[in-house]
Amino acid sequence: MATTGQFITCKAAVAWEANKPLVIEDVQVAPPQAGEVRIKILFTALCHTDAYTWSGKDPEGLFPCILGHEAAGIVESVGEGVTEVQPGDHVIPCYQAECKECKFCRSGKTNLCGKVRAATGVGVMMSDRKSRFSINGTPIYHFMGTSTFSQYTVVHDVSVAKIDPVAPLEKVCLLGCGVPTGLGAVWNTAKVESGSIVAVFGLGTVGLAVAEGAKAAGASRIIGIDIDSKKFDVAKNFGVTEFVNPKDHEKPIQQVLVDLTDGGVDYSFECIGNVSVMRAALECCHKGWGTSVIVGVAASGQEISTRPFQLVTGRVWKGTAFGGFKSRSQVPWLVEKYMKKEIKVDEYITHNLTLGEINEAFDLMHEGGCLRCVLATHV
Ligand SMILES: NC(=O)c1ccc[n+]([C@@H]2O[C@H](COP(=O)([O-])OP(=O)(O)OC[C@H]3O[C@@H](n4cnc5c(N)ncnc54)[C@H](O)[C@@H]3O)[C@@H](O)[C@H]2O)c1
Ligand SMILES: N[C@@H](CCC(=O)N[C@@H](CSCO)C(=O)NCC(=O)O)C(=O)O
Ligand SMILES: [Zn+2]
Ligand SMILES: [Zn+2]
Repeated sequence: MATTGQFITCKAAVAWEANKPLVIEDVQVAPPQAGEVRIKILFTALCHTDAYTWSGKDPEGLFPCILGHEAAGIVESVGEGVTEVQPGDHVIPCYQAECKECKFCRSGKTNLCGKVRAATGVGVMMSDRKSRFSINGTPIYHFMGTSTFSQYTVVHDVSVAKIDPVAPLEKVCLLGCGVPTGLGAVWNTAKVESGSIVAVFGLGTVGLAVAEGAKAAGASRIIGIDIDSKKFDVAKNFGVTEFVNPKDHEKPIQQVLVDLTDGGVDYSFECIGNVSVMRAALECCHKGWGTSVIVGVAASGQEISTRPFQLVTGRVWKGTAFGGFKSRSQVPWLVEKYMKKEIKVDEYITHNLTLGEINEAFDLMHEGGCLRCVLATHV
C-alpha cells in the first residue's frame, strides 16, 4: 500500500467538548506501531453509548476525542508483530478486546480482557501511552479503543475481529456492539431456557436484540416495557409478545409485572441505563429464582439500590458487557449466523447517512423511529 508507514490525513468527526456539535476535521492518523492495526473504516453506526460519553456524563469521557465503536472496515496496514490480520482483510473493531492470554481471557469465566483496557479507558494506545490521532500537532483522544467516527483509525491487534469478506460491511457493522449485546445478554449471561417468561425494559436496538435472543431461546412470553408506545409495533417483529407502558399504570411497574405473571418473570433485562428502572427490573423477578441482567449504562454518580431481602429471597442481579461474547472469537461466528439468516441485522437499520451528517444522525437517535443509523464514511 502506498500509505503504509505514512501519516494519513483524512476526515473524522471530532468531539471538541461535551455536548458541542461534532466537527468534521482533517485529522492526521499515525502509522500503526508494534501490535497495532490501521483500519479504513467504511461504515459506522451510532450507539446510545456514544451519545452518553458525548453528553459529558461518562467518567471516562475525555475531550477532544473521536467517538464511535460500532463499525466495519478493511485493514490498511499493520504494525510489527501483527500476525492475525493483514492489509485487505475485512474486519470489525471490537471495543471489548480478546488477547486470549491474560488472566481474564484464560479464566473461562468472562469475556472481559485486561490486556489493553487501562489504555483504552484513558484514550491512548498501550505501547507509548499516546494517541495516533492529531490535528496540526494537537493530540485527539481515542475512544473505547475503536474511534470509528473517522475514515481511518488505529486499534490494538487484540481488538480486531477478521470476518468473511463476502459479508456486507454496511450491515455487519452493527455486529460491533448493540445486536450482539442484546443476543448475548440472553444466551451467555442469563442463559434463558425454553418456556421462560422474559421482561425487556427499553425497546431500542439492544432491547429488541434481547427480544430476538429470547425468542430464539424459546421463551414463552416476552413482555416489552417502554414509555414510548410507538416502539410497540416494530417490537412485534423481534418477538415481543406483550407490551406495557408504565405511563398507563398508577401502580409501580414491578407490581404490574408481578400481577401479570403469577408472581414475577423468570428473567428481566434493563436496556435503558436508568437506575430506577434497574431496581424495577430486579423486583419484577420471581421469588426464588428470577434473574435480572443490567445492560444499560448509567451516568457517573448514579447508583443502584434495592432491599437486600430481594436477593435473600433468591433473585439474582447480574450485568453484561458486549453480551458476554468473546469478541475476536465470536464476532466472526455472529457474521456467519447473519449470512445464514439465523439472526437479524438489516431490520435494526432505520436510517443511512454520511459521516458529514453525523450531527443529524445524533438528533435522529432521540426520535422514537430510529433504531440504528449507519454512516457511510467515504462518500
Ligand atoms: N452493556 C453493554 O455492553 C452495552 C452495549 C450497548 C449499549 N449499552 C447500553 O444499553 C442501553 C440501550 O442502548 P440502545 O442503543 O438500545 O438505546 P435506545 O436509546 O435506542 O433505547 C432505549 C429505549 O428505552 C426507552 N426508555 C427510556 N426511558 C424509559 C423508561 N423509564 N422506562 C421504559 N423505557 C424507557 C426509550 O424509549 C428507548 O426505546 C444504553 O444505556 C446503552 O448505553 C450497553
Ligand atoms: N466508561 C463507561 C463504561 C460504560 C460501559 O459500561 N461500557 C460497556 C460497553 S457500552 C457499549 O455501548 C462495557 O463494555 N463495559 C465494560 C468495559 O468498559 O470494560 C463508564 O464508566 O460509565
Ligand atoms: Zn455500543
Ligand atoms: Zn485478555
